Amino acid sequence: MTDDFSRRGLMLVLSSPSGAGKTTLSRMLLEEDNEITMSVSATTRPPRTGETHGEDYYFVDKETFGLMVNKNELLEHAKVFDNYYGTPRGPVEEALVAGKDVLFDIDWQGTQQLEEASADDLVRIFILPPSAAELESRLKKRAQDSLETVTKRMAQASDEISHYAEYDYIILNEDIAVSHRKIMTILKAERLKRVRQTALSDFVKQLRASL
Ligand SMILES: Nc1ncnc2c1ncn2[C@@H]1O[C@H](COP(=O)(O)OP(=O)(O)OP(=O)(O)O)[C@@H](O)[C@H]1O
Ligand SMILES: Nc1nc2c(ncn2[C@@H]2O[C@H](COP(=O)(O)O)[C@@H](O)[C@H]2O)c(=O)[nH]1
Repeated sequence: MTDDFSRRGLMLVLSSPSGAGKTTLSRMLLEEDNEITMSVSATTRPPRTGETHGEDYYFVDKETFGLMVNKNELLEHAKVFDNYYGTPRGPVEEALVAGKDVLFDIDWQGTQQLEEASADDLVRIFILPPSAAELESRLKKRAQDSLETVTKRMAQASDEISHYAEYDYIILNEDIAVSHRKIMTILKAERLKRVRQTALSDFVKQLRASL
């Protein structure tokens, strides 16, 4: 027998204003932990330099995105900064049933939709930047978006942050290594929650019967 009961996978959501560090923290988490898999979203946004179709996103046109919505292929979807983004349903459902956790880099609108559909499986983390100046500096240093896009994303940051209280955990992302350790701690503790241990009640029944 192993130390752990078999369990259903959980859905770990990271949200933040653009540039606070979700993508960076997601990559660190995926590198360290092989029980969690990334949900690859579909988007109508054009790829950034270095982004790969099927790895970073499924880059699709508006018509294809609309078809995915109509066929109910998306678990959640939203318009963010003038583009459409959504989570393909199939891979998430397969992973959860197989006891694998799924990591989501999605905004507050998508998180609300996941909460409505699957609250018991959901663990929500909101990432805060240390300051407005640092957030702007990170967006500019990433050097992937035009100044106009950076300005637009900064203008939306306050709105995104206004949803922080809808999340279970808040991480102030000052030192990236410290933030990463905190997320690992949350993930490990959440995996141990009683409600996720699918084999627990049978085990306890047998244990009690043998006493
Ligand atoms: N704690 C940190 N200290 C310094 N730089 C950081 C920190 N966290 C992230 N960064 C840097 O900030 C930039 C933006 O980070 P990242 O792309 O991870 O943000 P994001 O929240 O995923 O943004 P978006 O929502 O636009 O995808 C990157 O260049 C990243 O290396
Ligand atoms: N509701 C959803 N939001 C998503 C999804 N995939 C990404 N996002 C969010 O969009 C913004 C912008 O992302 P970027 O890659 O263009 O910088 C960011 O807040 C992401 O979290 C999704 O499937 N659903």
